[in-house]
Amino acid sequence: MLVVGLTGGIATGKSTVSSLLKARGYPIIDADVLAREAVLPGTSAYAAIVKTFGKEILQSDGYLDRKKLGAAVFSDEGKRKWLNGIVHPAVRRAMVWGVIRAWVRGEKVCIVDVPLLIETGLWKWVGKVVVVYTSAEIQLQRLMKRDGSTREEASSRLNSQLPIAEKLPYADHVVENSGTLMELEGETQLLINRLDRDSGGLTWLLCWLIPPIGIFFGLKSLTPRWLKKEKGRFSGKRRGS
Ligand SMILES: CC(C)(COP(=O)(O)OP(=O)(O)OC[C@H]1O[C@@H](n2cnc3c(N)ncnc32)[C@H](O)[C@@H]1O)[C@@H](O)C(=O)NCCC(=O)NCCS
Ligand SMILES: Nc1ncnc2c1ncn2[C@@H]1O[C@H](COP(=O)(O)OP(=O)(O)OP(=O)(O)O)[C@@H](O)[C@H]1O
Repeated sequence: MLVVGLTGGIATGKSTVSSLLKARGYPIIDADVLAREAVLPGTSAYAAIVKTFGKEILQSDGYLDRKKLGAAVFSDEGKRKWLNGIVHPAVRRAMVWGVIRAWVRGEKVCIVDVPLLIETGLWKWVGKVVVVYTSAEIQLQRLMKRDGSTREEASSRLNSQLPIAEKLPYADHVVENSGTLMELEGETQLLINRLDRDSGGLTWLLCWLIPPIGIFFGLKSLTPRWLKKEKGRFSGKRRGS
């Protein structure tokens, strides 16, 4: 099974692309959804967050006030890193189980939609990296429009990620999304054609039926990534800001 890491920057269009892929039958594992499940009431992450931020971080129904938590962590790198340390291990575990389930079902391709694929180093663990790209200015405009946020709020979220242009060197495939939604559909079709080619004829069936062959091909495709040097360290701040 080919595991494809779908990434990009905030509001570059990952969810739009993953919805188009889902409509074409591809299984999608969405890290944002897993991150929301990881902090539901009753989880250890929820308890840790309430302990650190106090009950003021809760809505009246007991769920986390995500807007408040977002405002706190996207304006403070230390708090954001702390939250990442609490939530990311749970997301990674859930993602691994999701991939295993897709493999057991005999899927040929499994898409993992992870906004922070490059920043967290998870790009080294997927067969192909797909970056959904748009210019930083369009990204900011779409983010402000979607979330109804000010330029300052949108910039603080954007600045907590590696600049989108710096994600491009990691990409095996780029989905350009600076045009219309119709053009994005065309780009997604091109991606599907490439993924069909990448997932390699009947090899996947052999890999599925005979797991040692699957492990061999898995290691063969991942080893070059493990040996690859990081393309510049991410400091958590947009360069030049
Ligand atoms: C801070 C929180 C509560 C804000 O929630 P909110 O509903 O407003 O945003 P949502 O979760 O839908 O995320 C929207 C987008 O923000 C960006 N984003 C989210 N968390 C982070 C982060 N820690 N660092 C950088 N960008 C982030 C991603 O592009 C994501 O797609 C939430 O984002 C969170 O718990 N973040 C930590 C977990 C995380 O890193 N999630 C990203 C996927 S693993
Ligand atoms: N080509 C496009 N033209 C106009 N609007 C678009 C286009 N592509 C996406 N959008 C809009 O831009 C916003 C961001 O897109 P989307 O939610 O898919 O991004 P995302 O990368 O998944 O964001 P996040 O990182 O927050 O999950 C949405 O409101 C979406 O409808």
